[in-house]
Formats: sequence, C-alpha cells, structure tokens
Amino acid sequence: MQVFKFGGASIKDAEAVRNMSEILKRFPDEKIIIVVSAMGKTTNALEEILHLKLEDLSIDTAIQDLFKYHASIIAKLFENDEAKTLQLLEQIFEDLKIKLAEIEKSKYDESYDSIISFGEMISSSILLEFLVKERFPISKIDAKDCIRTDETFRDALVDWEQSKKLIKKVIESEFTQNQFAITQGFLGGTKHGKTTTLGREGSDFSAAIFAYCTNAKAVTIWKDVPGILNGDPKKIKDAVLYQELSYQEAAEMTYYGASVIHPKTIKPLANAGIPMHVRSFSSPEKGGTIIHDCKIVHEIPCIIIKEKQSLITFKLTDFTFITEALFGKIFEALNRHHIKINMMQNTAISFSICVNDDLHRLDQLMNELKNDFSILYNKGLELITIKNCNDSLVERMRADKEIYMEQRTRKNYQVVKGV
Ligand SMILES: Nc1ncnc2c1ncn2[C@@H]1O[C@H](COP(=O)(O)OP(=O)(O)O)[C@@H](O)[C@H]1O
Ligand SMILES: N[C@@H](CC(=O)OP(=O)(O)O)C(=O)O
Repeated sequence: MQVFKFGGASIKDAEAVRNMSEILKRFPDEKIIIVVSAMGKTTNALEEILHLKLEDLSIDTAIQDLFKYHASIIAKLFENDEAKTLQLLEQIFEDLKIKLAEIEKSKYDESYDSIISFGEMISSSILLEFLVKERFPISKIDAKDCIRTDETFRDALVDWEQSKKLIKKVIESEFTQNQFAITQGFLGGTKHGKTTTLGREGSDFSAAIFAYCTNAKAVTIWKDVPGILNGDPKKIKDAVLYQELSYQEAAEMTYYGASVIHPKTIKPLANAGIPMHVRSFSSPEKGGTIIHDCKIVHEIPCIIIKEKQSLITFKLTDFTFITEALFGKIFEALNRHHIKINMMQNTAISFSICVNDDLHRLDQLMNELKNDFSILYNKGLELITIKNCNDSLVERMRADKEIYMEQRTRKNYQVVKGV
C-alpha cells in the first residue's frame, strides 16, 4: 500500500487533473490511497464566503463564482458527457447553501469546519467521477468516517487508536476489488458525526495519518516544486534541492514554517519508519526529495519565510517587571485559544510573541488579556528563519524593510520584519 497526496495546485484545472491521472498510470502494480485537497484556491474562497455570511453580506456572487470555477473544470474533463457530474456538483452546492443558512455565529470554529470542508468534498467527488470515466478501478472513502478526531474544530486532534481501527476496516473492504481509493485531505469526523478540519494545509497530515494507520510502504506528496529545497524557490532564486532529508531536519523546517509540508506530517511517519517522497507533479519521472531515517546533517543554510505574521507585545505600564505568574497567564490563554508561538522575546516590562495572523483567535486573546496588560499589535509581517546562518545571509535578509524583532544563536537567525 502507498499513499499519494495531491494538493490544490496539482488539481487546479482540467489539465492538472488529466496530469494527475497520467501520474497514477505510472503505478500499475501498487495499491494506492489518493488523498486530495480542494481544487486551486477553493479553501480561500470558502473562507471568504463564510466571512461574508457572518457579516450578513451577500454571498450570491461568491457562491456563483465558485460554482462556475468547478463547473468549467467539469465541462473540460467530461466534454459532452458532463450532465451527471454537473448534477452532482449542483447537489453539493445546494447542501452548502443549506449549511450556510444554518450556521451559528456564536460557534465560529464549528461553523468554519462545516463550511470549509466542502472544498475537499467537491474535489473528491469530481475526481472520482473522472477517474471512473477513465476506467481506473477506484472507489471513494469518506475521510470523516476514517479519521476520528476530538471536537477541537479548526485544529482537531486525532484519536489514533480509533482512526487505525476505522481505516483498517474501510481499507480492507475497498481494496478487495479496487486498486485505488480516493479520499479527502484536511478532514476528520467526531464520534458524533460532526466534520472537523486538521488545520490549514492539513492534507499532507491526512496522507501521513492514512499511511501510519495502514502501515503503508511510502507516502508521496506531489507538488508544484521539484522537492524540498533550502528555500522556497518562488522567493529564493538560488535555492538548491535536498535529495535526502532526515525526519529530524524535515520536522525542524516545518516547525519554522516551511509551507511545503504541514508541520504535523513528519511525526507519525517517523514513528512508523515510513519514508516520504516530495516530488514534482509536472516532472513525475524525477525523484524529488526523500525524507527518511538517515544520518545526513546538511550544513548549507536553509531559509524559511513565514508570511502573514502578527507581532503582539504585552506591556506593563506601572514599572513592575513581568513575572512568571504573568507569563503563565499569557501562556494559559494562548493554549486555550489554540494559538501557537512562532517566536518570542521578553524585556523587563514586556513580552512579545510572533504568531500567525488569525484575526478571530487573536481578537479573543487580546480581549481576554487587555485588563492585565497594555497590548501593542502589528499585523501583515513576515518571519524569516535561517538555519545554519552566516553573516552575509543575515545581512541580505535584514535589508530593506523595518525590523520588529530579531534573535541569533550560534547556528540560527530569526527576524520579524515588515513586507
Ligand atoms: N523549502 C521549500 N521547498 C520547496 N517548496 C517550498 C519551500 N518552502 C515553501 N515552499 C512552497 O511550497 C509550495 C508547495 O506547497 P503547497 O502550496 O502547500 O502545495 P499544495 O497545496 O499543492 O500541497 C511551493 O509552491 C513553494 O512555493
Ligand atoms: N484545502 C486545505 C487543505 C490543504 O492541505 O490544502 P493544500 O494541500 O492545497 O495546501 C487548505 O487549503 O488549507
């Protein structure tokens, strides 16, 4: 058994979907679980629709645009035989509208998951129809019935024991006749049948969950890059490809924010000793990067740029120092609101954290702590981390923009700056 994951970019239009089916044809002798994300930028579009709805604004145009986007992919994939798939799409959009009418403003996280999950429900349905038409021996499995989570909506925690049992049962029945099974990334389900999501860009993690629970031979994540490089090739022109990475190095890169892999992906694979390949969907003949149990330690610098960052500074204004009790108060609130710290620093009277821009969560946090601290807040920043840093690279990264916070250890450098 192998697990393949195709992200938004690899299924963003009809041509990309056809390319995906060509990739599958290269593996005639493998049983493969195919984990798919929402097509293109659908998740962002659904977030926009949800926010319009929560602000009591019209959602009609945004829904129509999203429908048209998927309908045009269907038209190109099925040519004159699109009626059945189009009808399926119409039905899913009817369900989406019903769910939007039902959302409760007081339950933001739960509403978010019930709406945003439609992206993967749509993509998996269209892809199944297309792959069946192309005569792939394939069926669809519902990730909500396989990945059991708690009720931490938008960042659900996996119940590994239950998920293992559920996945084993479903997989055993699906693969008796078929070579492939397609499922949704990013989604899970609670024991009460509610839909959850695993955190933005969580489909890589879904692939790792399926691999861990089936003890798969390998996971392959098909991306729009040749593999993992020592910097995002879209931003760092001279970035070089790692042919091999240890689980440790890969996990560290994702921790600092290398968006190529979701941070929760590596742990289950490392625990089970399952290798992960990151390969280019436009050059599937190339090997890409393998992440596995190896002793390699790279000495070249690695640059990780994390966008959409906020800097929050908690200050005491009456000349008392920040005590451990006050740190405790801040950490406790961060934990409760599921806000992760990407970098932090303190002075005698202040404590600053760099966190992901998540207005909803950050508003709640600041409201809660505003009576204890004076709070300063900057958004729209970026956090740059250089592993194995050197002076010239540090100077290159510090240049141009305003610096809000920086830190250097012997090997690593981090800076929060304007964009
Ligand atoms: N170190 C890196 N190596 C390769 N790609 C990177 C790296 N850091 C960031 N990226 C970015 O990750 C993107 C692929 O990840 P992502 O957009 O999540 O793919 P998908 O949604 O298709 O799974 C690339 O387009 C690239 O811009
Ligand atoms: N569609 C979800 C989950 C995901 O992982 O997507 P992608 O594989 O395209 O990054 C998101 O955009 O967050």
